[in-house]
Amino acid sequence: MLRSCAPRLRTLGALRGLTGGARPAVGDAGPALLIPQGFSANGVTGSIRLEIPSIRDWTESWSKEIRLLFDQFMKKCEDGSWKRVPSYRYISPQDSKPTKEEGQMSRARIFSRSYDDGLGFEFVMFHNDVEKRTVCFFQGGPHLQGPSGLLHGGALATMIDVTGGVTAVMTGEFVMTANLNINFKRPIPLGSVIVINSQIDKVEGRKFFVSCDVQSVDEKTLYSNATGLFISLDPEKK
Ligand SMILES: CCCCCCCCCCCCCCCC(=O)SCCNC(=O)CCNC(=O)[C@H](O)C(C)(C)COP(=O)(O)OP(=O)(O)OC[C@H]1O[C@@H](n2cnc3c(N)ncnc32)[C@H](O)[C@@H]1OP(=O)(O)O
Repeated sequence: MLRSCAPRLRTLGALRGLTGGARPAVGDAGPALLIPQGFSANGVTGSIRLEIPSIRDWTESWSKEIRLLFDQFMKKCEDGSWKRVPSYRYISPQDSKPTKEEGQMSRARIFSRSYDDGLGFEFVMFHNDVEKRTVCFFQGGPHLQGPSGLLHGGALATMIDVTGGVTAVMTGEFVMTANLNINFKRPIPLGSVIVINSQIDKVEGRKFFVSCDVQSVDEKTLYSNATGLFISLDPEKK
C-alpha cells in the first residue's frame, strides 16, 4: 500500500451535525460523504465515498436490551450533548481509473458492516464531543463465534478498533490505527449485548491516545480493557 497524499477529513465538521437530535425514519436513505483518499491501493486513487444506504432505528435482529439502550441515547441526543455516529456500509472509490481489480473492488464493504442483518457486527455508536468519548452498544451475531458459544476475540478487537478510531476521527482528524493493546479478561457470551466505552486520553501532534473498556450492560463484568494509538496522516509525506 503506497501513500499518494495525506489529506484531512475536511467535511468532518459538517458531518458532525448529521445525526444529533432528529430521529431518522426507518429505511430513510442517508447522505453520502466524500473524502479524499490518502492511500493508493491496487491502483485505486482519488477520493472515496462513504455511503449510508439507510439509517434505521434498529434491525429486527436487535435484542430488547440493545433497543432500550439505543432509545435512551437517542433521547440524550435531543439536547445536543450526544450525537449518533453515522453508520457507513460501503466505501467506493471515486475518480478512480478502471483497473483489473475493479470488479472485486466494487464489492468492497466496510468490514464491520459486511454481514447480513443479525449475523455479525450489530452495533450503534454515540459520541460526546465535550467529553471526547464514544459509547458503542454491540451485539455479536452467530457468525462471530470463537470458542463454542463465545464471541471471537478478533471480533471484539475489531469493535475496539472501530470505536477507538471513531473517537479519534470525531475529535478532528482522519486516522489510521498504529497500535492496539487488548486485555481479554472475561469471555463474552455470543449474542449478548456489551458496552464499549472509549475516550481520548491524550493528543500529541498527530498522535491520538485512546483507551477503551468493554463491560456488561449492568457494568458488573469488565470483559476487556484496551489502549490504542491512532495517527492522522502527515500531509508532507508521499
Ligand atoms: C466523521 C464521522 C465519522 C464516522 C465514521 C467514519 C469512518 C471512520 C472510521 C474510523 C475507524 C477506523 C477503524 C479501523 C482502522 C483501520 O483498520 S486502519 C488499518 C490498519 N492500520 C494500518 O494499516 C496502519 C499502517 N501503518 C501506517 O500506515 C503508518 O505506520 C501510520 C500509522 C500512518 C503512521 O505512519 P507515519 O505518519 O509515517 O508515522 P511516523 O511519522 O513514522 O510516526 C509519527 C509518530 O507516531 C509514532 N508511531 C508510529 N507508529 C507507531 C506505533 N506503531 N507505535 C507507537 N508509536 C508509533 C512515531 O514514533 C512518531 O512519534 P513522534 O516522533 O512524532 O513522537
